[in-house]
Amino acid sequence: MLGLVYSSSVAIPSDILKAALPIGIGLASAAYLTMKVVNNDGFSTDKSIPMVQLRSGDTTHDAEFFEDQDKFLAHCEETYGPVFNCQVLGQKFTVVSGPLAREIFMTEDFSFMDAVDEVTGLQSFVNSIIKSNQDPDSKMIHEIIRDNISPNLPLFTPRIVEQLRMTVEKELGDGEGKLVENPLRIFQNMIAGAMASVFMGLEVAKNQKVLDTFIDCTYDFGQVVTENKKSFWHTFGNRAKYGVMNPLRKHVNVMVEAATPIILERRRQEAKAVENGQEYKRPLDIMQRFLDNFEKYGFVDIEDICGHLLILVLASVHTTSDTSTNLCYYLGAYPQYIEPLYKEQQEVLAQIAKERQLERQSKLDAGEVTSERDFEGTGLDPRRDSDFSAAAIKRMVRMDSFVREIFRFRAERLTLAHKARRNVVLSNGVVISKGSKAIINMRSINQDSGMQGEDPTEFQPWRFVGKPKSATKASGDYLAFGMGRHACPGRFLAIQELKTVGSLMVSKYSKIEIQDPSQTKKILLSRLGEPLGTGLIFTSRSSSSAEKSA
Ligand code: HEM
Repeated sequence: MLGLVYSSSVAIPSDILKAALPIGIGLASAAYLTMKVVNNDGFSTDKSIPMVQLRSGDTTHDAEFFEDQDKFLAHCEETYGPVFNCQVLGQKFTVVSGPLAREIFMTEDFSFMDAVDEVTGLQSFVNSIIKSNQDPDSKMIHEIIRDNISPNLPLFTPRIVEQLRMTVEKELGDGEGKLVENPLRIFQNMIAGAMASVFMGLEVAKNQKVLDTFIDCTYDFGQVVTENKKSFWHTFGNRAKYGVMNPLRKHVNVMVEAATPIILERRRQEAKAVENGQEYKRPLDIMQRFLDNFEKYGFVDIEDICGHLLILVLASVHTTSDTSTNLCYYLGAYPQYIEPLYKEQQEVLAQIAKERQLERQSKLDAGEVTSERDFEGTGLDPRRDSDFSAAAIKRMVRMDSFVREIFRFRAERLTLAHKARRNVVLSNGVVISKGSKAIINMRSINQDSGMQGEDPTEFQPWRFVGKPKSATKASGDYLAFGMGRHACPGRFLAIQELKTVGSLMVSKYSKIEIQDPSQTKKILLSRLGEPLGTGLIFTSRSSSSAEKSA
């Protein structure tokens, strides 16, 4: 969720920061992002933890770190071992590496949200848009996603696919060598539409004002949490000010305005159905689940419902649209993988069509139906044989591995700081003291050949094919979504969307190129939300086959 961005020792212009910024609530790189927040309690006080020596002339480790992050971290691990203190990203952290990292996620005494709140005052934002479930340790949002979104993914998939496909057709379309200078905006629209259809229903997903609010709220949030007011006063100011005048409120208002007539109409139809002794066909979206479980979730009113929906938006839209955009840049950087991914897709769809035909035939043979036409409008409708169904997307194992490899390859090297609520003794005997922040050394995990297999510094998209390592499987060797009790509950939806975006791209485009190839390396390692500075050029299959036949 929380997007991120980093701070460097070099000043970053505020407009770039604004564009670059984070977004959500879960994933907290915004914590580091709120650069220059001085935190005197960042290091664990355990005297056995070594402090990384400063380079001559430097006052923090930022300059050395940003010069070559992998080199810096590899050197630190070699010199100081898996746990060491350093001052990076504008803060003081105790860095935890390798297999020890999982202990940070598996111990309840570490809190990711506390680390984010410390530098952003995040909790006051959250509490000013929701009226219920304000306890920072409430698991309600997590449970809402777990109970309502993930189990219904197969049902949500057709509308997600439709929303994504519609935006691709409208915004990217067909053509040869079509330059898109800012693909992120298109992917944001695409993902906002898909999320809106899941969270608030198909009708709301057509409302551009709501889609804009889905996209813009993340920027408003990012802007506030990155105001460069150093220190304790920044957080204090945020808490005092935005607890009352939260710029996110206007987004809640847009959602309330869009939701109210729909809710009233739904209530009217439900009452009518009851009156006629019929069963009310409940719309399939999270807003309806909220209405149906109003008391269970302890909601107060429609504003409160929309506030909770906005939290889902903050957690989901930016992270997923950023990764979708990046996925296309990876296809541009590694064009040799487009055809194998397309081939896999064709094979999966052909196989599913074959199985469905067999199923139809057996029903015909058993006399359950009398003709092929009886399947129309049913789950076995032949016109749906080639759909990107949830089952089809699940079988696309190369696409799954491609997506997971992007998360591995691109991961920020230091990320997901957690604050210790008590003294915690790690299994190597080191104590992470109460109030200090442990940050995860992703390099030590993602570039470890024991965990990742051969050549871990290379991008190998089929790295996970045939292994029990799907892109949703949170574990000690794959921390893109955290792990343990707080592991991202939205990852099933996010991966489903990412795989769908990838599938749509390779089925529609035979070639995707990075406008300025000299930027490729920088883009592949870009942080969430960082402006990419160069566009993408799309060549559709229809135009390249027209070219061949001409
Ligand atoms: C590419 C997309 C995404 C990424 C990379 C991502 C990443 C993360 C990470 C790293 C965490 C912190 C886990 C921890 O504390 O151990 C998290 C938490 C969370 N994410 Fe996501 N996320 C994504 C998409 C989503 C989506 C689509 C939703 C909602 C539908 C969502 C909802 C949440 C929530 C509610 C939490 C807090 C969980 C808790 O504290 O119990 N995320 N996410």
